[in-house]
Amino acid sequence: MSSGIRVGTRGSALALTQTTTVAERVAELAGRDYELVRIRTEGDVLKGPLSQMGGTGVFVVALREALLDGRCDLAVHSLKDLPTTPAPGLRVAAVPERADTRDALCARDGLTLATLPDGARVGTGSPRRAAQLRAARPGLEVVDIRGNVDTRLGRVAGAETGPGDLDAVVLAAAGLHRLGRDAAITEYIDPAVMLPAPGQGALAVEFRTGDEEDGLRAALAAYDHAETRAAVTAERAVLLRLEAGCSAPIGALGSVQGDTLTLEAVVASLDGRHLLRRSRSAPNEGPEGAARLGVSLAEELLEAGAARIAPLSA
Ligand SMILES: NCc1[nH]cc(CCC(=O)O)c1CC(=O)O
Repeated sequence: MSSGIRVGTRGSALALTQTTTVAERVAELAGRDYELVRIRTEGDVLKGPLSQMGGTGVFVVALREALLDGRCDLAVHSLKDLPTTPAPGLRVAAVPERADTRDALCARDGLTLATLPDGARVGTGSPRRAAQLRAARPGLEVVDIRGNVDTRLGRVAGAETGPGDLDAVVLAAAGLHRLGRDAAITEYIDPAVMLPAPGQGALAVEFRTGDEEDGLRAALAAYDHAETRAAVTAERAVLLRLEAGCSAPIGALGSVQGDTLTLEAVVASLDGRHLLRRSRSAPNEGPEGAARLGVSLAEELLEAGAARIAPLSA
């Protein structure tokens, strides 16, 4: 199998299912075999709150190194974990069609945001989710958690394995779907209540810029999904213009309807008492126009005081 495409991946169950899906499709488009190359990243090894870990890209750096030094030909990332600063020598060659963008509440006894009692303990490690949860339901107790998806689900009371010490957790619907854990979802949280992280539900396939290997380039170009690319480019441009870190309490969601790209974004105070939320639309004219839309929305947020209410560089 010397002609197999070597596809770099993290070793978590979620990363492996995502990467397998991408690898199968790219291999099919390129008419080649593939093999997975597992890479351990800093985010997989270190313990402790993710929001206090060494800045952006804890899940990404080791994968990018493996790609740059030739241990793999492609790397697959969750787009929301990919820093907005591009890596020299690499580019995102394909953004496949996106899955569900929403956050999902996984609660005991079928409870929802509306029916969880005051004082209920809800786990998340994300300042963005914590702030929007507090804004929607000031009476909830938000508990900082981390770990892989199964570890987090095990914290919910009544779970088959795990301590069950929480009333609910919030996770990305896309990850739960990919892992076949839909049954744990008790509510798909309306984006009007909780805007997802920029890039949530989307994947990114990174590739070396110098590679002139035609079959693979053409396969990746064919795999790229234009509407998803436009939406996530706009979302990520908000982060870039706000100079926001990966733990800043910022949500953004782009969507294409007909010829129009609409972008919504929120900047929140950590305590959830201030939510600055704005939306803008523009004709969908590809990635450059999408980036401009994101920048203009970010500037509107800055003018409205974004830097005063939220720790943007977190
Ligand atoms: N930060 C971890 C991470 N990165 C991507 C996903 C889920 C899949 C996705 O959003 O594409 C998750 C888990 C979660 O947020 O629940």
